[in-house]
Amino acid sequence: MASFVVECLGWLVVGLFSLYIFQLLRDARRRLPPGPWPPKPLVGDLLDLGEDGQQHRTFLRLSERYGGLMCLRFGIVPHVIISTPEALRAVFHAGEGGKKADGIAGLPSLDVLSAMGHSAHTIFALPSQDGKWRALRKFAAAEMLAPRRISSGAGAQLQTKIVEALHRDVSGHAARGTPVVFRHAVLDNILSLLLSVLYSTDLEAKERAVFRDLIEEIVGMLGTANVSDVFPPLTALDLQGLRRRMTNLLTIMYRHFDEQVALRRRSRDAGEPRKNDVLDMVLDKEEGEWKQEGSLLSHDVMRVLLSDLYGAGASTTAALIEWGMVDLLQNPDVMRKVREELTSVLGDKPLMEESDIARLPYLQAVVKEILRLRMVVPLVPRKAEVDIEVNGYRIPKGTNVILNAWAINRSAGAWPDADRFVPERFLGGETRSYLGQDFEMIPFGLGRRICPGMPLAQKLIPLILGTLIHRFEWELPAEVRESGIDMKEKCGVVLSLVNPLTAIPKEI
Ligand code: HEM
Repeated sequence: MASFVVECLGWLVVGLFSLYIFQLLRDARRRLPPGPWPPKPLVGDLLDLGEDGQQHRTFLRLSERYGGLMCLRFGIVPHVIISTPEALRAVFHAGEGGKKADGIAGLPSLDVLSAMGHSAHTIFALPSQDGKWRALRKFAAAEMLAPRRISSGAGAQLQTKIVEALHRDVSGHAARGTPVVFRHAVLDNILSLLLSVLYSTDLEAKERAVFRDLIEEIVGMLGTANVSDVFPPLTALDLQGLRRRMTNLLTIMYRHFDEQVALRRRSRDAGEPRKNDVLDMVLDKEEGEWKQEGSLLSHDVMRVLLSDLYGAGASTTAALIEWGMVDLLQNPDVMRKVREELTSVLGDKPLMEESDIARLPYLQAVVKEILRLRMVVPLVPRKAEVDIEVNGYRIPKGTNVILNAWAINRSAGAWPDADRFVPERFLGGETRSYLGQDFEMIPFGLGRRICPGMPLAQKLIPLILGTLIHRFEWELPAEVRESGIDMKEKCGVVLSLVNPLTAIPKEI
């Protein structure tokens, strides 16, 4: 028996060694961008990634040695990391004859997303040539999150509702003298907004807290390094149990969607008035024209899309507002200037509205600076969908690519005092924006996969910040005043503070 085990171990070592030699020979011929060489057997550069949750900083440090376009190996999987605006521009101009083209519009397949068959339908896994991905994007961008849906009629009322609800929440804390946990307050209100847009419904406060925890856990799991992704031969074993856990979480999420659909079908069958929300639109399409097109938006596809939108929309916006409040609390002069502008423009008006945003240039500059400095999706994952020749290197089709957007937005060559919070840089002549045309600032990404939630976020961020500042003064809890805000950050899919920011409001 013992000799059998020894023989098996021997074959395993020989197998792994052959794999390593094969990898070395293959990679040496591929002209991949520079990086540590030779890679360590099996682990590649995994051991050099340093402290967990700090990958964005580690990648920046490594890029100072290997360049804005470098190749790291996580386990046996090569990843090309883009860390500077120049490298990003070069990759986006690597089309035939230097033409602009997004050759990295794919997404790597993460094993956790395969739970419950999610990856077969999710916008976060489908390749950009896939008809289903195009249909989902079109539906999300042109129907669900289109400016006409979120800025006029019912959409405008919803924004008023979120401002009122947030104001009510914070007023309650002000009356009780209790601290607001910004991340939770914003997440809860955005969830309410999304639930209203999608199903014309809301959750009880207790249920909402459960939902919020669910989303935070899902987003956390998406950012957890998974052995299955870096050693694909081990995928079936699900060694960390992440796929199993994700299955449980998605089951709860899907059940919620199924209940909403069942309720709505009953009310439609009973001839009750239409609500004309996203769910009515989905059911119309399911029953009508889309079914004839091969039922692209089937029940299964829609529940994946709606779950994706909660996660993508709520956690990012909540993290961004939390970072924004950190910057404003640490820069009392900027906070004062924003409040003065709000007071002079809004006068006695109790609450801010979307139409006020255009009359608040300083608030707009503050929002741009928060978006630049606080890249809440720090490492944007992509995959090469074609072979790309760039700067004398090659990114072969199928290679995983990571845009270190956190580092790109803070590039010293593009922004003076790049690590400092200076909203004034966006007043005056600065024309670069976050809309995806400028390679120096990509808070919502760029190219074919640019964030479809950008039009909604563009309105929500100034509205929420304006509401928090116009009617309230903020004081840090005594213990935080002494020690300063704990700036420890954790880099997952979303970059957030390890310890949530809290502050005590005083109604003005
Ligand atoms: C502060 C707010 C937000 C930020 C900073 C943000 C940022 C991003 C970024 C960087 C990407 C990757 C883009 C790329 O690959 O080029 C993305 C993708 C995405 N975002 Fe957002 N986002 C925000 C809010 C939202 C909202 C409100 C929604 C929807 C309700 C949303 C839905 C999505 C979806 C569905 C994708 C995937 C698109 C695809 O792969 O085709 N996001 N977002």
